[in-house]
Amino acid sequence: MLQLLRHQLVRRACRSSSARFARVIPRCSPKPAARDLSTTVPLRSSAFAPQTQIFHDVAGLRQLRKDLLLNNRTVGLVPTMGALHEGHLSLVRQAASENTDVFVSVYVNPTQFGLNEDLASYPKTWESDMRMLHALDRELASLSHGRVSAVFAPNTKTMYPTLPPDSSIPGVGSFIEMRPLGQLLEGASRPVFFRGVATVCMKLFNICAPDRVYFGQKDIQQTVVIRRLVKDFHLNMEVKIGPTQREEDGLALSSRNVYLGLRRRNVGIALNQSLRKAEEQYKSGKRKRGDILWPAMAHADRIQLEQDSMDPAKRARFEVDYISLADPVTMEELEEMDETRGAILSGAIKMLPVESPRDGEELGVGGGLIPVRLIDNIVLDPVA
Ligand SMILES: Nc1ncnc2c1ncn2[C@@H]1O[C@H](COP(=O)(O)OP(=O)(O)OP(=O)(O)O)[C@@H](O)[C@H]1O
Ligand SMILES: CC(C)(CO)[C@@H](O)C(=O)[O-]
Ligand code: BAL
Repeated sequence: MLQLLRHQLVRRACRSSSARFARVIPRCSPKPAARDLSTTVPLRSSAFAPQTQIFHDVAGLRQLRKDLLLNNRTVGLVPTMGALHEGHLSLVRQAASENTDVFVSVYVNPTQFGLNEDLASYPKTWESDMRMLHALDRELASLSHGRVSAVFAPNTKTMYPTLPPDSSIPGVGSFIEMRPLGQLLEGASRPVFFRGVATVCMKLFNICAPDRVYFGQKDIQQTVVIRRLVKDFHLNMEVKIGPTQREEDGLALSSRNVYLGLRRRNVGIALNQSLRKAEEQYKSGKRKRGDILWPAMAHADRIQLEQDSMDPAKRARFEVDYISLADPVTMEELEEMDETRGAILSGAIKMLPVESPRDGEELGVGGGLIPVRLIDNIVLDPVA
């Protein structure tokens, strides 16, 4: 019904505004326009011409969104915190294959960082982010896919018009929360995290009005929270999840990996190895929590002990926060799996600061002093 209304709105709008938008892939206007009155929609005279417009404020982006809607084009939104890598780009590619236009938001959202977390040191790589998006946009042009039409990079005054944004647990401000979903697992260790994520995503969705939103499976609980947000607040958009992009040995790509340095990076793979051991149990027919999780716990314990007993100049110590077998919709822990429903295996470890750095050792951004939280997961698909 909504789709029908939307269609009618677009068709009505197209009839009355074809001249204005005729230079923008004019799907509903066969005649070339006499004049281009649009100030926001880029020319598409050459498919290879740079397309991406950068917005720091809401009004310009909203105008572009309106213009696109009136031209019957679709928008896929990829929310990010910048420091882009192949994981982000894979989501943009997916969005471009399913929409005519892709919006990428770049905003390090303060309300999802606890007061003692790494907000201040979160990597900021604006120039290289833009270079990557421009290069990807050129690649998309040659594939005749959708293009990266907009990068939305607001400041905090724009995102939180009633300042200041509060990251304390009592939290003064306007927030969205999912309970208990947002308090489990990542939420137990980062108590304001999902409140901040749900709140900023609601703002981004309201500003961008996307047809589809794209999130990575790497942050699996976040995808569950977003699905819940869209369902419970009747948001008119589809949630799409892209697969986790990994290094060759299985380490999930993550913006925070730049802090690891070689020593911690090589040990950090223990999390993925542990989860894969649990997955093997599921594949071999095990359905009880203990049977599935014990080899994962045992593997993580073994690597931890190995590291603890090594020379401080060589080791990379870590703490296991959790290894979980949870329901795919509620994220509540399972004692036994219902194989028709599937489950989510997930885990988090904290890589501790590097001890006794050696001369010339590659320690990563921050000189090995910043603790790094690594998360990963494997979806156990339902058995048909
Ligand atoms: N390896 C990956 N594969 C697929 N998607 C990813 C990957 N890493 C991040 N994403 C997705 O990109 C989007 C933006 O994530 P974000 O900017 O926080 O990057 P990040 O690498 O997850 O950073 P962080 O170090 O904070 O975890 C999220 O939907 C996230 O799930
Ligand atoms: C979804 C998000 C951009 C919200 O700030 C962030 O949590 C992230 O990058 O995954
Ligand atoms: N990738 C999720 C954002 C965060 O960890 O803060």
